[in-house]
Amino acid sequence: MGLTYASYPPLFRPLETQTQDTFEPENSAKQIPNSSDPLPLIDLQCLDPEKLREACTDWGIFRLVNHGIPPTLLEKLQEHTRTIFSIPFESKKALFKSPLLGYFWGTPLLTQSAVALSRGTNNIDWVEGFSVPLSQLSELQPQDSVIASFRLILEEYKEHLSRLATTLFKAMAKDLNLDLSRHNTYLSESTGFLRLYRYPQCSMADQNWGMEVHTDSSVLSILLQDEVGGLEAVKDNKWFNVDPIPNSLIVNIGDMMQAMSNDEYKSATHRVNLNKHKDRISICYFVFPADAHVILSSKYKPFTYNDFRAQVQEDTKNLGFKVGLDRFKVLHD
Ligand SMILES: O=C(O)CCC(=O)C(=O)O
Ligand SMILES: [Fe+2]
Repeated sequence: MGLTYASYPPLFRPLETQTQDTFEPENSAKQIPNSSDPLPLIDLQCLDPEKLREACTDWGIFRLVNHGIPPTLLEKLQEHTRTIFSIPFESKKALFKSPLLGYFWGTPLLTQSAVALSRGTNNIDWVEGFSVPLSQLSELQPQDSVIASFRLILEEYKEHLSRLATTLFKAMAKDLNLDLSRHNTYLSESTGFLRLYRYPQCSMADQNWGMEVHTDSSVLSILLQDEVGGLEAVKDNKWFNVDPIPNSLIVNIGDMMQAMSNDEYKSATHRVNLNKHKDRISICYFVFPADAHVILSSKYKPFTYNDFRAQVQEDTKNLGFKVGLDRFKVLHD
């Protein structure tokens, strides 16, 4: 086998008895969408409020172009991310022990816990990743030169992400008549964090998910994906592929934004499919309301993001999945 799998978490390495060509499940439970990508396109340089509104209300997910991030920075970021993931598994675990750069594999919500893994290999998310809280980047004093240069790239990327999230949020808040003087509490840049993912190639791609169906808990999520593809989203109860297009970003409306908009905007339902022959890299930014910000909505009881997160953690522990906004819904009779 020409490829070395030493950098994969052991669970994701191919079984000795199984070669990539012989395993073909007869009945694939998965319905893979094959539609071409119909995603709305939002041009940040000439932001059209009507188009943005339609993208947020009808889709909850859109493609962002003319975002002002230099293509060279996006390339460097992806290249470094690939380099970091290619470090042998044991060294990678050792290198990223710091709580600032939490390394995980399997279901991200449950991190490395045995609970996630004991569900069996068919049920875990086929992904490894790092979480990077962006407000603490400067505290990271890496001894390792790979991480030192990575930090510099992240510092630069972070500035762009703050700009994009703020610009988009202000346009959305205007559309929704939210009090713009409070926009820093609706969306607090200091809460922003990155998840860097690698979805290892998977010979049983038909039976596993890179990430199972979910909505993001954020206000907004901004995704950079490589050329492999695999992200899928729902519109009108139908799945479609979110095709990789160089130099574009994908923006998701998250649960917090849906609540703030009284359900006018949709938190996008999405998932990640796997590739049999290629690893996939994605770099996802999530941003939340300020800790003390109480979300007041006609559809939900007042709650803070901390209340929401605690409920998600409890449900995930007890039920094995996130219930999400339904937990906070005002029930009308
Ligand atoms: O990897 C991706 O493209 C999406 C990841 C994702 O949906 C998430 O982290 O919430
Ligand atoms: Fe997501």
